[in-house]
Amino acid sequence: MRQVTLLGATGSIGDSTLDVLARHTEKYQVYALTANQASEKLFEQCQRFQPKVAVMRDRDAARTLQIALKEAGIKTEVRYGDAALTEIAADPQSDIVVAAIVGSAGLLPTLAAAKAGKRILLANKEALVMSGALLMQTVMDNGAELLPVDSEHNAIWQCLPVSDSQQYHFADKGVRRLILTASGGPFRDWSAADLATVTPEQAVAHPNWSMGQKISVDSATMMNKGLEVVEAHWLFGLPANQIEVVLHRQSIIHSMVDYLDGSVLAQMGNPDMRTPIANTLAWPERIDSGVMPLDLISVGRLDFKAASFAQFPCLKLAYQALKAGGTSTAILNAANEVAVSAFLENRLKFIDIATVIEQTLMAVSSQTADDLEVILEADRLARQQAERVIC
Ligand SMILES: NC(=O)C1=CN([C@@H]2O[C@H](COP(=O)(O)OP(=O)(O)OC[C@H]3O[C@@H](n4cnc5c(N)ncnc54)[C@H](OP(=O)(O)O)[C@@H]3O)[C@@H](O)[C@H]2O)C=CC1
Ligand SMILES: CC(=O)[C@@H](O)[C@H](O)COP(=O)(O)O
Ligand SMILES: [Mn+2]
Repeated sequence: MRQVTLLGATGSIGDSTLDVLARHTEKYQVYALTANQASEKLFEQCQRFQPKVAVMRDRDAARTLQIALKEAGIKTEVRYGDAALTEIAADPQSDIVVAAIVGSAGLLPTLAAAKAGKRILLANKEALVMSGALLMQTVMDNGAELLPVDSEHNAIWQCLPVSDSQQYHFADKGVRRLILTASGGPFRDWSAADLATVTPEQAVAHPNWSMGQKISVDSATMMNKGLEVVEAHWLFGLPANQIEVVLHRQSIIHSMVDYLDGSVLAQMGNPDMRTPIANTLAWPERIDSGVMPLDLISVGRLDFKAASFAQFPCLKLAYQALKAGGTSTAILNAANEVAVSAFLENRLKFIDIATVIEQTLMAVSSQTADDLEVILEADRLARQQAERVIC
């Protein structure tokens, strides 16, 4: 029985992961569940999955959860705080850690899981964007496995000649380029004039995927694809000029690998995160995910279109940051997180998200990024600067 710790259990990836785990109770046991402050939802999950430990980042939420569990006679031990999140990620009693906290808050727990040599199912792309070199080195030094849950990276991983789960360099494996598909988000057909009045509600309404708020806004600006270009660089060891993005509105092809001999391998499926979650959970085996078989006849057609930097300036900024190297991508990530929060709180216009990120990148200087303290300082300075730009 493999013991699973699910970081970010109350989110969209958390829900999908628990759905897959519930289908395979003979193989997997939930060891720990974590959340930020959604105590009610975590309580329901504890009731159903009876984990040994539940961790809430928020102290009051942890107290509420503890009382509810006691009243219900559930023996789950409750812990709280950032240190407890990092500790549970490294707990020797778990084998698999699902990294599904959103944003930079996922970095330290993911690094801790890597240090502890876990199988990490990585959804938290921001951890790699902030600290790609450090995280990959930590994974390799400690015999951890970093398996991509992000649908594009999981697709690429399935199309690469992977013979063990600790391969992260494909530059010399006959690969010409990686082709990441992008839906283009809810505004892919909107005019520049219409974008000026976009509301948070419109921005989080993704046409193909049901996801958390932050990643949904990232999809709408296509910063999500930009973060994914950086993520692909670190996961697969290819430079920016061998990682391309193509618009594919149906989200049926999740990404492709173009080989030197002209073969292009694609992974397809219904847009449902239970597929990559089941794939990484069971790798190298295959298990049922609950996802319906793909009905190509009803899909009917697959469209492709070039992704324009003019239409999606955030994508351009991400490529620039990757090429600049060092802490540039940590600065990009922090500025994006601040700008997206401000947009969701109606403090910033949708079209100004890219401007905030660009101005932050210009103002905060990039440093060599092989040290955690340097990365965290870049993150702090970038947040400060981005808030200044917004005010
Ligand atoms: N959703 C998807 O389909 C996909 C998501 N991803 C990536 O997976 C990650 C999670 O995304 P998603 O599930 O959509 O996000 P959600 O917003 O739905 O869920 C986020 C989870 O993280 C927890 N959380 C938030 N802030 C903190 C914090 N400061 N400390 C600890 N826990 C925190 C939340 O707890 P609480 O509920 O208490 O706030 C919740 O459990 C992101 O990095 C995203 O980019 C990648 C590919 C697809
Ligand atoms: C499901 C997933 O992996 C998301 O990252 C998804 O890719 C978002 O879709 P787009 O960013 O292509 O709109
Ligand atoms: Mn993705």
